[in-house]
Amino acid sequence: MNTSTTQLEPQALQRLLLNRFAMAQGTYAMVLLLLTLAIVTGHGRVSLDVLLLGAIPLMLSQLVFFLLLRSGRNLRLRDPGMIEAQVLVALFWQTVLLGCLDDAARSTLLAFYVPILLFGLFQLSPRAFARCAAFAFVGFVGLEWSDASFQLQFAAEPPFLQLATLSALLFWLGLFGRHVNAMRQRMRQRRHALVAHQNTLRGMMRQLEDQASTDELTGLCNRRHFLRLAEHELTNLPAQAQYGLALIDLDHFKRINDRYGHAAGDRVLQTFATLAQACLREGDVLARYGGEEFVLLLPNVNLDQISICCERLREAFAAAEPLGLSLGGLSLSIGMTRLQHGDDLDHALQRADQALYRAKHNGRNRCEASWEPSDARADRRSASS
Ligand SMILES: Nc1nc2c(ncn2[C@@H]2O[C@H](COP(=O)(O)OP(=O)(O)OP(=O)(O)O)[C@@H](O)[C@H]2O)c(=O)[nH]1
Repeated sequence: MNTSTTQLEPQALQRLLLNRFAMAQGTYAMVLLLLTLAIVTGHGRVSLDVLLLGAIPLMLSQLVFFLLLRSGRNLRLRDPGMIEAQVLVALFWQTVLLGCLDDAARSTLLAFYVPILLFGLFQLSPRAFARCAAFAFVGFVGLEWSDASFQLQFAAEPPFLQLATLSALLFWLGLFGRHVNAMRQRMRQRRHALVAHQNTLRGMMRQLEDQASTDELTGLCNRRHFLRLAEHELTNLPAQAQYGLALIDLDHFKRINDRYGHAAGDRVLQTFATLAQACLREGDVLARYGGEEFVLLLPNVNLDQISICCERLREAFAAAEPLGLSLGGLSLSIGMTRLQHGDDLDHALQRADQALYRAKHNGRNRCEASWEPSDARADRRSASS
């Protein structure tokens, strides 16, 4: 079966098959017209009435194909295009119709074996094509033989030239078909190689994107990615919606590094990232903002929920015991604010930073909030006094 057609969606495939069927009907119409012309010009061995009568079973055979295509029953077949069947039926009618002509017209219309076989050349397997070519040849020999047997054709010579021409045509078509098939095979291999290449590149791109947006140590998204994401969320924030924004800073982190070493500090950062993610909902975004500072975006929350969530993080970290380390007294400070429609991200981050500063100033291990711009202004005033 032809793989290029079977890869299509059923609807697209049916459209293609119906178009192809319409093309075949055009070819039938052309042959019938030429036949009429041959009969009218005195090359027929039957009258026009017989030809018209003979066209009825021909049309009925095409109706069967049409109904199969229209009803979609062809899709249940191994070859939904019914190409081999259509080619064999067309070859049969071509031979029958040639039987209605005298020698001269027959030689001319012999050429119509070519478009019929070409119809299958690009779609059929080499074996199926060889079957069709053999059917055409045997059919034509049978026609000539029955003519000779029933002495309908009073040719002085057996139709060597016609048979030789037909053999040459079929042989050439066979060779051409093999060539086309080999080319298609090569193109298919190249396409597969290209697709494989494309997939590798896509994978690498994804990896690069991940690397560019992820913090290597904690696996959280990094500052750049967070800011892009938060900016996007803020731009699309509906008028009534409210997001929570929090800056989280681990307390006295320098001491941990100094006392237990940088590797221990790293492990504490990783521990925080893991436990914080376990405390958050699916849509919440936690990112490493830099050093021992993290940033949190909480979609669709009220002020109480922001506070509760941040308290939960604070308590969870206070109870944490990073694997293999007995540090004791881990704590963090959090500055919270909210994001509303029309807010500016930089201003919101400044508010959260002011609140964080207050949390540090008031003794650490606590959550403080600057919900409104006025809170942040008050924070700045008290910081400078
Ligand atoms: N282990 C480790 N340490 C880091 C990393 N990034 C930054 N640090 C350290 O984090 C420490 C931050 O120290 P400070 O800014 O003084 O803050 P702090 O000691 O936590 O004090 P407060 O924030 O005021 O409580 C510095 O010693 C940095 O070297 C990291 O990736 N791994």
